[in-house]
Amino acid sequence: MSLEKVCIIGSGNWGSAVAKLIGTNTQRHGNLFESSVRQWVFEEKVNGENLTDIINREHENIKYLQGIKLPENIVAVPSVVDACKDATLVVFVVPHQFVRGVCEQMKGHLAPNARAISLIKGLEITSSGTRLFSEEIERILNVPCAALSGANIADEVAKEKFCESTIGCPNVQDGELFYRLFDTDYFRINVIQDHVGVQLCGALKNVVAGKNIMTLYPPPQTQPLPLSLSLFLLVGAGFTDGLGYGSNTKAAIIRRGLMEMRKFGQMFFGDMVQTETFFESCGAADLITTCSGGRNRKVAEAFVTTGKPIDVLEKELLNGQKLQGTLSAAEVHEFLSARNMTAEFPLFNTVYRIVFENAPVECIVRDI
Ligand SMILES: NC(=O)C1=CN([C@@H]2O[C@H](COP(=O)(O)OP(=O)(O)OC[C@H]3O[C@@H](n4cnc5c(N)ncnc54)[C@H](O)[C@@H]3O)[C@@H](O)[C@H]2O)C=CC1
Ligand SMILES: O=C(CO)COP(=O)(O)O
Repeated sequence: MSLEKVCIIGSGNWGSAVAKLIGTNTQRHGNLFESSVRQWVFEEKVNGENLTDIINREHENIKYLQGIKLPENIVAVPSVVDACKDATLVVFVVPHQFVRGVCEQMKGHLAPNARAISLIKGLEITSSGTRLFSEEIERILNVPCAALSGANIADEVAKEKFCESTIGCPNVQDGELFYRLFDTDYFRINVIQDHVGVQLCGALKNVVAGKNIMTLYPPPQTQPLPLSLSLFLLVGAGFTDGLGYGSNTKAAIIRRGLMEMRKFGQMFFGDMVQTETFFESCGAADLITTCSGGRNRKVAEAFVTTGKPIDVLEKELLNGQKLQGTLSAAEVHEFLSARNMTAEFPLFNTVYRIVFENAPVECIVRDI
């Protein structure tokens, strides 16, 4: 049996934490995987030097995951084509707004039997409906694509603090292989077959995209409007933190948010999503951790306490990391209002009004 050749597409905060897991496991399971793992790094200068050169010399991504050593079998590669050439297992972990452009460059370069897994938290909403990133990857690259999502704040995973995660993979054999690629004693994987539910959960707690994001990263004209739903809940939790409310209030936001997530799944995905999936790490657990410690929550809290715009705070607080949310509140609102459904999602709607219509932040508890 030939060994699987793994490549990682992405090298941000989560991409780097995941590189540590994968680098360790490809060495641990030498009967399954080639040890050397290529990681595509979006090249940039850090202290006047190429980030890829720093990673390959220091074995540390000093910009996106400072202080964590990466296994030496992780090789940073600045060209996405070189990184993915002949790969048989491809791990996608880029901010959602870059997926399409990156996939287009990878076309024709993977091994014929390649399989992919998406760690991206986001969702596209097109004029004709919703699309998962696994579907987008399958559509462009013609490879089957599973999904991994969970209560996984990258810095904590990188420091080896115990957590769980969920892999959704319809093919049982591939699910077993991905389990071997990610599972460790501090990062415990549960594999289920509902890859739709796994991605929907990750997307719905982390809202992104739409017109503003499209202005920053315009897609080719023929491509659908990317519009992922997720950050609302985190923004809501960040607002209540900014107001100085307590744990009870946040729990109420989380509960209401979970209800709206389930409702969205039922309305737009129907039987494709299993209710049990919301009780996996990718569901309620991810909602809880991100509403406690995520970047979106942090920026939303600062939005209340400083009064500064979200995009300014993203630059000031995140050092190049991307919020998978904020700006799309308007487009999510647009999507729901086009269907006369905003009243059915009161939490989503209230967050929109606070961010874009200057409604008082207190509405987050008064109007839901
Ligand atoms: N950070 C976290 O704790 C977690 C993140 N995720 C998800 O993982 C995905 C990736 O996020 P992170 O690794 O955290 O990224 P990040 O937000 O930390 O970093 C941004 C990344 O985008 C790259 N980039 C900047 N401009 C680019 C361009 N024009 N084209 C391509 N890449 C560009 C940067 O080089 C950097 O690698 C997201 O969907 C996120 O929701 C999932 C679980 C945990
Ligand atoms: O998805 C995450 C944890 O599971 C990270 O969320 P943030 O992007 O808000 O940091």
